[in-house]
Amino acid sequence: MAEDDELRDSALLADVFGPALPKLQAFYAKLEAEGEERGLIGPRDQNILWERHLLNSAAVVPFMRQAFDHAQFKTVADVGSGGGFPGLVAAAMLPEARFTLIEPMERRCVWLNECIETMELNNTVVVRARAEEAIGALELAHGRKSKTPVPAEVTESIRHPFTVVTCRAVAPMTKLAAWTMPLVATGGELIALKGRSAQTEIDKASKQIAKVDGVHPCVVEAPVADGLEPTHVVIVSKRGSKRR
Ligand SMILES: C[S@@+](CC[C@H](N)C(=O)[O-])C[C@H]1O[C@@H](n2cnc3c(N)ncnc32)[C@H](O)[C@@H]1O
Repeated sequence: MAEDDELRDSALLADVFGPALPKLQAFYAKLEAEGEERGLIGPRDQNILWERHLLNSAAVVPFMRQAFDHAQFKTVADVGSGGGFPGLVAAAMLPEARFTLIEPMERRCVWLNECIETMELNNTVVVRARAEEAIGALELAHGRKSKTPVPAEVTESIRHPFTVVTCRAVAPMTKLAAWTMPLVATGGELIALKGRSAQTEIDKASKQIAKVDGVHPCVVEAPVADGLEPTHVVIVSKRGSKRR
């Protein structure tokens, strides 16, 4: 049980999540009850769920708000959403935006759909797909050939690129660049949660980032909450977007 989670009754939660807190408390309760058994969180995560998963995910939200400032559409894709991080957390905090959670594993998609219902989110859909298939769907939508075969459900669900693509713990930047940047609209951004190795990762991936029209890659320290260790976010703009 997560009765040891020292943030459970903390005022920090209301500070960070604001009006989204009840939805996130419902998500937390489901994660606490079922997350480990369903293979979505590790046994050692159980008493640090708020910090490691929910607050950590919330760190992308201010960067998403900034990206929406100069965008026509407030759309976000979370690639490799898994248990819903950061996608479900950000979706609860940004009800004005539309979220697409892209996740290939069937049982994780079932979980994500259950969470959407539990959290009463009406701005979020789940698409069962690999990033490569989602990219293929966009290529088809633009009248180009897709290198990857694309299931019909994916073609129907993904027709437009996204203002923001986000992800956490999916792949190193050398691979992630090709899995995410083609999904980002011109004028949009990849906003990826990364660990301390973020700068090394973008340095290593400079060629891969440039190849998919990524420009101005940078690492930004992202506050989590007062008194908690900040995290890191990699931001890559899509060629044609405003210079940061
Ligand atoms: C380590 S989990 C991270 C899940 C979640 N983002 C988090 O931070 O807790 C990686 C996730 O990426 C998904 N994944 C793996 N390959 C993928 C691909 N090619 N396209 C999209 N998602 C992928 C996996 O199914 C898994 O759910």
